[in-house]
Order: sequence, then structure tokens, then C-alpha cells
Amino acid sequence: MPDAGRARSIRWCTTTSLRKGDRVSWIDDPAFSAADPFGPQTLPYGVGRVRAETATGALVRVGDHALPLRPLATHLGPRLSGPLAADSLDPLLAAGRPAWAELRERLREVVDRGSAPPGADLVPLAEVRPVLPFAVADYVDFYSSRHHAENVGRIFRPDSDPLLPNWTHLPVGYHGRAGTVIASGTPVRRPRGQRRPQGSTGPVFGPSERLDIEAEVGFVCGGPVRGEVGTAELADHVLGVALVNDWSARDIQAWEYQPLGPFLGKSFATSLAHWITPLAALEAARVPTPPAPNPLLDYLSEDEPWGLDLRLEVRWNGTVVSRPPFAEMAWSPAQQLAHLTVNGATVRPGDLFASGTVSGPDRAERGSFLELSWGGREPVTLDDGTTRAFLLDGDTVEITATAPGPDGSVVGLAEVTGRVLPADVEPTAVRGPGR
Ligand SMILES: O=C(O)/C=C/C(=O)CC(=O)CC(=O)O
Ligand SMILES: [Ca+2]
Ligand SMILES: [Mg+2]
Repeated sequence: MPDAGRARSIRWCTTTSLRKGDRVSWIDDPAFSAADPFGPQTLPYGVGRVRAETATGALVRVGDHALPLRPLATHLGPRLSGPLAADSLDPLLAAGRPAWAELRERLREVVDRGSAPPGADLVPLAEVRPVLPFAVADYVDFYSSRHHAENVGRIFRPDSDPLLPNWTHLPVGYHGRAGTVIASGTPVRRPRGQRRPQGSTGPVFGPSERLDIEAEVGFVCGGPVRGEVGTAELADHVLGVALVNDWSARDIQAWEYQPLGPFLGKSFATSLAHWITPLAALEAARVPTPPAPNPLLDYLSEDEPWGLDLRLEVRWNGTVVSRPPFAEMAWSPAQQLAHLTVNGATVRPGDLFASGTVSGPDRAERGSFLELSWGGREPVTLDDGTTRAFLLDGDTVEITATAPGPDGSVVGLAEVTGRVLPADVEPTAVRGPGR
């Protein structure tokens, strides 16, 4: 427990000398400054077990520490005490935007204090075992990067137009598998399935030989259960964003997907970061989306269509192989949610929708290894001198992101990581920071 009553000289500003008027926080962590991605401008939410505790509880990240919210619940106010006493973020997601705004406001006050509030317990991240922060209700995956869609079209369907005619009129997507969304750090067993090797007339069965990643941004939904959500109403239904790795078996996918789209090639595992960065922390990261090539139908129109300037980084066994720019996404999250619900289908707390693979125009901005290695024909060289087209057993992938924050600060999106296990390990060996 930090020394209540004694102010520590940890400040929001980035210089080293204390100036008159600087705010002083009780949080004793050099990584909790506006110059760092998890400073007071970010305050992302997660869930985990702390030290020897067996129960999970909601957390807020402050620099390289977590602050358990249950012991602070009473201090944070009556509307929040119920949701914050829970073992996941589910009740907070259900509580909706007024509660999210109040919590962020209260937490800004808490971290801004000169002394620790009653119940505050600053826990180093090394002493936290994070889990999937909410029960994923439905999972939808979009396909909203024009660069990605064109690249994949050229690789998978070289004899056709890279974009199908619907792509510029609506955010193409598909329903994924909520039950196999896993927490960052959980190992991923190489899937087995049907695939048709090149030159073969029929399928064979076996471990995927073209295991890939997709670097994506996930939007975590809450608030009232509703259909027909307008493009101006995104913030009523999205608490925040978290990085996603949509693991994809390209050989299984290429054989199975016509005409209904991705199925077993993508349903075995989708990794989600432990920490949800509030949408409210990303105001300064808003950017206009690239101009739409067609006039849009009314329900997809926005006065000022906006995306987010999230700068992703993909590391393959530690080597940075790509820096996908989310600002390049053609369809905005508001358009995605409007499209997802335009037929009356409801969004409910715990729904997760992902942006689709984030790829930019340059080779070093591609968000999948399928694109980076151009279908396996142009392998990527890692820092250890080895080359890769697709994932080998034992490989690890880490995706991180930052965004511009207020007053020149940087807002972080926490990492999503995973390591590939061989197809023949027992499923029970696939243990990770689940629930
Ligand atoms: O165009 C195709 O046939 C396949 C596309 C994908 O695999 C992409 C996908 O899952 C959606 C995305 O992440 O962009
Ligand atoms: Ca995907
Ligand atoms: Mg997936």
C-alpha cells in the first residue's frame, strides 16, 4: 500500500524538474507520465487476479501498475459501486455511457490526488494475472482496409477484379466465433483441417501449413440493447478499443470459403488484448477517413466521417515486420456499427466487432503475413537471419499501437501476443490467461 498522505513527485509533465503549478500524483511510477503510453491520459480497463488472490476483479492501468477497482468502488460513487464489485467488466459494459463517463472522471480525480485515496492498492503489472476482461457476446469481423482487401483479392483471385462491386458501398463483414476469442498471451495451437494443396485435385486433411495473423482493432460494445444505431451514436455503444489478432489458416480458408466466406480457417482462435483503451481517451486521435469513392446511402453517411490515427506495430519473434496505419481504414467504426445493426439486429453488452486487417499502401504497412510474403512467394527476413512466409511452431507475434493524445501526449493500446504451439500438443496444454 503506498504511503497515504505523502505526495510523490511523479508528474504529468515530461521534464525532470518540478515547476510551480505542476500536478503531483501519489502514484509512484515513472511510467505514469504524459510522455508514456499508459500515463494519466489513457487509463485503460482490464480484469485480473492480483498477487495470491483467486478472485478476478476490474482494474485500471496506471503506467506499469494496476489499480484494483473493487476496493475503490465505494470511494468512486454509488452508481459505480455495483459494476466495480464484479469479477469482470460485464456489468460496467451494461451500465452504459453515463457510467463510463463518470468512472473516467472519478479516476482522473483519483490519480490526480496528492495522496492515495482509501482502499487504493498500487500493484506492479508483474503481480497481476490478467484474464479476458468480459464475456464476449457476439463477435463480428469487418474487412474495411481497402489496401488489405485489394491485396487479398489479387493473391486469392488473380484473374478477377481485386474488389467485388459491393465493397465500396458497404462495410463487408462476417460473424466470427465469440467462444474462441482468447486473452492475449494464450498459446494458439496450429489448427488442423481440410485444405487442397496446389496441383492436387482433391483435399487432404492435416495441420495448416499457412498459419497467419491479422492485425486488427477491436471495438468493445455496451450500453442499451438496440438495433439501428445511427452513425452519430457510436460512443453510446462503445466503451473502448483493444487490439485483436485474428489468427487465420490461409490454406483451410482458401479451400472452404466459397461462397459463404471465412469459417474454420478463422474460428479456432482470435486473441484480444488485456486492456481496453477508452474511446474517450482517443479524442485527439480522430482523423477524417479517406474520401468515399461513391455517394453513400443515408444510413452510412456521417457529417464528418472519422477514423482514428492508431499506429500499429507487428513484431514477429521480436522483429518489427510491419507498421499498419489505422488512419487508412476506408470504413469508420461508426459506419461499421450502423451497418451491423441497420437490419434491426441488436448490439448488446459484450459484443466485439473488429475492424478487419489493418494494411496501409506500403509493403511495410501490411497487417497479415499473407500480404507481407505475397502469398508465400516473397519471404520476410527476421533479425536472427531466418526467413518466414507463414508462422512456424514456436513463433511469437506481438501487436502494439499508439495514438496521439491530448497536449502532445501519447495514448497506448496494450499489446496482444500469442505463441504458436504444434498441432499435436494435447488441447489441455493450451492454457493461458483465460478466465
Ligand atoms: O477476400 C477474402 O477472400 C478473404 C479475406 C480475409 O481473410 C480477410 C478477413 O478475414 C477480414 C479482415 O480481417 O479484413
Ligand atoms: Ca480478420
Ligand atoms: Mg479469428
